[in-house]
Amino acid sequence: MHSCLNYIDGHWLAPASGETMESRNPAHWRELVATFPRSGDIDIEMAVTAARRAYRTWRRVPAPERAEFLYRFGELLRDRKAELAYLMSQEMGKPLTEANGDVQEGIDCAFYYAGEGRRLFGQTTNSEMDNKFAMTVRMPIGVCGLITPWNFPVAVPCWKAMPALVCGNTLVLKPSEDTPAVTHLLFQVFHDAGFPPGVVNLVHGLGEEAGKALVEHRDVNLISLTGSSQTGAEVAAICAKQHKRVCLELGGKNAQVVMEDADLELALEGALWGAFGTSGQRCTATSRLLLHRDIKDKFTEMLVDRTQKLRLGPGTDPNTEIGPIVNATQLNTIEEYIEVAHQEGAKVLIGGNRTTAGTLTGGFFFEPTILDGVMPHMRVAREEIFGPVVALMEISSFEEAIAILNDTSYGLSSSVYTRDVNRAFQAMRDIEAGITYINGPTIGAEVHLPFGGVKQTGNGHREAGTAALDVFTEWKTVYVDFSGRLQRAQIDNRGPVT
Ligand SMILES: NC(=O)C1=CN([C@@H]2O[C@H](COP(=O)(O)OP(=O)(O)OC[C@H]3O[C@@H](n4cnc5c(N)ncnc54)[C@H](OP(=O)(O)O)[C@@H]3O)[C@@H](O)[C@H]2O)C=CC1
Ligand SMILES: O=C(O)CCC(=O)C(=O)O
Repeated sequence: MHSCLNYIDGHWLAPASGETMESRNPAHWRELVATFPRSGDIDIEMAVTAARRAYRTWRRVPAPERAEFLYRFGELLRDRKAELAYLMSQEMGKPLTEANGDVQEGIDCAFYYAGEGRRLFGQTTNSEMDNKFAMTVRMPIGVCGLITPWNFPVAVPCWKAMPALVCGNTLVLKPSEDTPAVTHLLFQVFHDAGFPPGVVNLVHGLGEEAGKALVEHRDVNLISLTGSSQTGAEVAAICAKQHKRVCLELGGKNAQVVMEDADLELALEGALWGAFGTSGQRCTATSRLLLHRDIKDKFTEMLVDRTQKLRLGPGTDPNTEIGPIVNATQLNTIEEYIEVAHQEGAKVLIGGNRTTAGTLTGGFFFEPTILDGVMPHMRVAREEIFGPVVALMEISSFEEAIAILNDTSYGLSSSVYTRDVNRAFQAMRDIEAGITYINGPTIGAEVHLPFGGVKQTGNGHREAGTAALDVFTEWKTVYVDFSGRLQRAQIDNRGPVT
């Protein structure tokens, strides 16, 4: 059992309230994994004050030197990969292979953004005037509040923290209440990497308490949140009142299209892991499968057959393919959506129930579920379920597939399986989503490319890749006049050199 603490100004601290909460194993609910602080305004105040103080010096540390901390962090994370992955499986349920992948994303992210320490390119351009240089430089934003979910408890904090730090910001992280132990261990790695006190701070607690206090704090310059649409809307409203920069990543209703000319075996593997990997608890999960009528029956049969062979179990069991659902609330939500599907007239081809069979007793397990006869207007075709549930929809043409795929308020990930190169490029052009895969599943983002979506998936920002640098920096335009006189065009604002 782990006793988690806040990490503020380089010290491990209990919360001001003295209250703690519990984190339990979703595969064996009786098993206590950790206790963690129930923090509030006072803890957030301390963390933000420490981050503000540290910012004064951290912003002046040369970026290549800041990068050295990230390299060290990446190396230490690699050393502790197995330990972190096991704890992740235990605390939020994802199978070990996936948990290892989650930690690996954090490592990749650390090395990738460490490299940025020697780039962080600005621009130089010509001035309108003689004897004058013009350039742009990236400046840090200040104190960043990072609010993260439970489904990628190492990768997502690293996606946010690594670019924030290399750009010269300091940070306060409020992790999900479902993954405090993993986050505590992640911050031990930050501590061991030797970041100066106050540069990285961790405050555990509830979203409505510690999370809200962080968002509302006047000395926090930026909020980056990954979570639900509802939380995103609440957070954005508070930030708007304070003119605070906010970067939101809020999920999706992602579709995979399988055309009649597709390699069906390949499309099957994509659909299976896109829909049921991480028990469907990914913002990029495949929740709609748009199947061409010529292959629908055959593909459905193949999918049902493969789905019923999936091995459910605790994430920590190396034989497990599908782990538990993260918590009871999430399990209830999934169950409610199955009820909605029944009411709307969809047909459950396989799954549709909680399961406690055999070793699954005492855990939050839900059977991988395939819904057929789903129509575009149904709630199960429109709302994010965040569980192992996929809706099958029939399409008659490529144009119809794109129209249905786009008929959603979200726009994160998308996928098309076809052998027709023209259709592939058409898909790339016409799909309204931040990410499009051709002949690959809707999951599997890489850290050096932008991640995020259009419409209600976010608010126009991207994580990962060089795009994240635009979130965590402001542009400063610098003019250097070495003419030694006031040039006329400067005051006339008329441009050409006189
Ligand atoms: N885009 C994605 O990857 C994710 C999407 N989701 C979607 O959200 C649904 C619910 O999951 P859930 O974990 O409850 O998601 P939330 O949006 O509630 O949680 C995400 C993070 O925000 C925090 N939070 C919650 N409310 C506030 C608030 N008012 N102010 C500041 N921070 C807040 C949470 O804290 P706390 O830990 O206390 O809840 C958590 O750290 C899922 O079913 C799924 O649809 C969820 C996770 C990831
Ligand atoms: O699978 C992916 O592409 C990344 C998913 C992810 O980061 C998420 O669901 O939050």
